Amino acid sequence: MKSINPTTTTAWGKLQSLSVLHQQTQIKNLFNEPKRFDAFTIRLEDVLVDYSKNRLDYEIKSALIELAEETGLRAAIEAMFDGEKINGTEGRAVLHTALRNRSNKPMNFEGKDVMPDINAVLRQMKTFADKISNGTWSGYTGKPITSLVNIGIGGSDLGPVMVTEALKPYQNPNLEVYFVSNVDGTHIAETLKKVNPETTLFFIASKTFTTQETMTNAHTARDWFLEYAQDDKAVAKHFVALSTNEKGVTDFGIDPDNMFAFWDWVGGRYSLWSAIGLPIACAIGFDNFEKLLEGAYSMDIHFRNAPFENNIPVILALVGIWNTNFLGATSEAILPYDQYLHRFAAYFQQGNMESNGKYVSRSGDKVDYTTGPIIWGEPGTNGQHAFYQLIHQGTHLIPCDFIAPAISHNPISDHHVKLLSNFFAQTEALMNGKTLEQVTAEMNKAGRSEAEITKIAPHRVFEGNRPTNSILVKQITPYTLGQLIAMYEHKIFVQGVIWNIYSFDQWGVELGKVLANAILPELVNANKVSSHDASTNGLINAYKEMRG
Ligand SMILES: O=P(O)(O)OC[C@H]1O[C@@H](O)[C@@H](O)[C@@H](O)[C@@H]1O
Repeated sequence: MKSINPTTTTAWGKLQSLSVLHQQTQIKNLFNEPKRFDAFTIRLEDVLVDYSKNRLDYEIKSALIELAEETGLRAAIEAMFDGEKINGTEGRAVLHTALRNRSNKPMNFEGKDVMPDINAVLRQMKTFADKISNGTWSGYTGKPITSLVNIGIGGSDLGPVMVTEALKPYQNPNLEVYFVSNVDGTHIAETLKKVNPETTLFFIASKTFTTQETMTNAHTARDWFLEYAQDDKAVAKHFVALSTNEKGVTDFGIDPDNMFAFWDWVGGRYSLWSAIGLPIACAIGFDNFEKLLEGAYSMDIHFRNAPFENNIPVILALVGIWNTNFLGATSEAILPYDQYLHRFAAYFQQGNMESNGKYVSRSGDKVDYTTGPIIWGEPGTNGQHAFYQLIHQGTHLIPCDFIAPAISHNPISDHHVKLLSNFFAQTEALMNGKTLEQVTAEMNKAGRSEAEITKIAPHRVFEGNRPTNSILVKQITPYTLGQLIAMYEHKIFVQGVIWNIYSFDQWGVELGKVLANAILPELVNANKVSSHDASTNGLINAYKEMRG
């Protein structure tokens, strides 16, 4: 992929001038144009994306599209789908779209079609998931599996957790699913308390099969299991591996027959579509896992073919760039009005921040513009009673994505209309705000004194003009969830292309790992350390003193 500094494009200059020109623009006034809602929404099947409540108009939108063109987005999209090694610092292709290529048309990597290998693993996953679903995979004492424990971290954890939580209504009622990620012994200890070795299946999920946290937890799980089973051969019935590293898997003692492979062109944070999705397929059934893939595929087709002005991931990316680089936002909130999506923001925290949290451009220079924002969020309405205060009246501009399903999986009395009334009200309030005149009139009507009004009214004013996107989905199903995930994945990709950074490496997580490995041997004895800076030495020595 070419290295193009986005700030050198004509469009960037144009956008800068537009941002100055529009400093006073009020989103609510943009709605004087009656067609705005239709013009600034995009529908794909049962997904509707409304980006009309943003501080942008037609001119800004077309300048943003010019920016995408000038920074080579078209060629970059094709390069990704064509299996080019767009992950430049690791020399890897980025082909997670092949994992959900339901057309089965060839997709090539280094001149070879990857589909036969993908299909073979999918068949292996189906056979296995079916046995778990129908109870014919039995443990070492002949009982069916009832507990699934995924041991993995980062991309080998967050996707499977998020999706199994999001699709709980589809979960096999005979199965409990647990996720262990933290190297903190508490995580595995508390999980092992809940499961029975005779009926538990462990998925050791690690692309590299070398990750410290995962390997430590995996060994602890195996030791625990063998204490009961007392037979190494029993491991084959209770441990499977999801990995690209066959040697690592065999060395650990897992039979290669129980290994589900994937490839280094699948990035960890884009891997839930691969063998890493096996716990999902077991929990919700393989048919539903396939629907998840189909949903993602539909978004892939849309992303590859729709014109930029009507392309959901492209538009969301461009709106994000407008907010970040021209309006000064430094974070974005993802706010799902669906309790089942309670890990969605956490999932895209990794997706986004590990992909686009970079200050070095594709040509190796330090960028002089803002790149990936801080991503955070919690489900509505919980967030409303926690941090929305700052979104409404704080000093930061925080663009928000509001996500909601029209139909709930739990249509109990009036819960869902209440939930959705909040979903609609929040974006309206963030846009319209409330003026001093309105507040004063309200307080007058309520019979408050002049003195009170003077004192309190300013605190009750909302500036408004806070940008939001609303993403309304008919229902959260495996298919629509697949669409939503792929939508954000491609948004991240587009932003990385425009910001001229490498979105598919993650060197930033390495340094801490290396230093932890250096410190580990220093912690196992009582000797005072002096090899670090004064703070680190002081902390380590204080720890040793406390530990006694
Ligand atoms: O799947 P493994 O190899 O265990 O990696 C797990 C995670 O490790 C972290 O350091 C990051 O690099 C993540 O992208 C990755 O998902």
